[in-house]
Amino acid sequence: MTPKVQISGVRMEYRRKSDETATVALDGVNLSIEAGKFVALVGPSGCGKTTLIKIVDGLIKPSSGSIVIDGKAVSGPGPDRAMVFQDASLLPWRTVFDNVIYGLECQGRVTDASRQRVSELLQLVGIAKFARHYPHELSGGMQQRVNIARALAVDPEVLIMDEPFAALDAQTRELMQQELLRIWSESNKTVLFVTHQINEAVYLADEVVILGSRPGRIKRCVDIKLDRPRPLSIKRDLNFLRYEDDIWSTIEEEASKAMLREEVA
Ligand SMILES: Nc1ncnc2c1ncn2[C@@H]1O[C@H](COP(=O)(O)OP(=O)(O)OP(=O)(O)O)[C@@H](O)[C@H]1O
Repeated sequence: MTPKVQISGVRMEYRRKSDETATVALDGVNLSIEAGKFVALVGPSGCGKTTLIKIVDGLIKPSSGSIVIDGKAVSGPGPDRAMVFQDASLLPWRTVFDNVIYGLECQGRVTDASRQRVSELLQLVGIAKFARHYPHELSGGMQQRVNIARALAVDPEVLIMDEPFAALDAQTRELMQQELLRIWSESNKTVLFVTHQINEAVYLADEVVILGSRPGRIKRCVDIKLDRPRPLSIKRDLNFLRYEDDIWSTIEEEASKAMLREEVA
């Protein structure tokens, strides 16, 4: 089967003009993601997670290698992808509805049908009652729901999420994880999700991809064979905890290697 997303030989070198030094953030990254899969990306701080998803989104170009989506090479951002960042970054002067429809406005795609679709999305993310509210009238969790609806409104094939729940309190974060799985199962998108929390990665994903320390390379891919739908109580199951421990030991090893390198340097 042709993968939805094919990442091949990606290398990313950040060059500083001031002193001519370079940081190799990623090197030799290869990954195939099947359509409809939920893939979580984890790894020690600075291993290149954000760099990799920005490359997939087309926000930055890799120094070498390629991203192919549905057989087409990525050369910049496109309507087949949408990104959700940690901060909701909603437009404060627009209502919830107007924030969600904004991407479609930018693409000149506002029609009666798309307005209807935005209303349905607000239902899907559980925020329909607040359609006429402004962002400052919403809690952090509600703002992030709007942000997810905004990303889904352009009907992307691939949803890319960079620590979308990191700024939320623990309880809201767990509820949002559960909501995201519900939305994902109803919308059938391919998801690439960056997180620092192993627990979050195991709970959400079909596959957890562990990036090793700088330069970031894929260290391991772990298939999460837990039944769906997944209630939050699954986080206390022995199998869940085994996945968490296993992934943590790989990340710990990678993080220690990175610290040693920094001490020697
Ligand atoms: N614009 C940039 N210019 C120069 N170096 C950069 C730039 N962006 C990232 N880097 C470097 O590339 C490496 C990878 O950064 P990146 O933000 O992708 O890692 P990360 O795994 O997402 O980190 P974290 O988990 O801490 O968010 C780091 O060493 C970082 O300092």
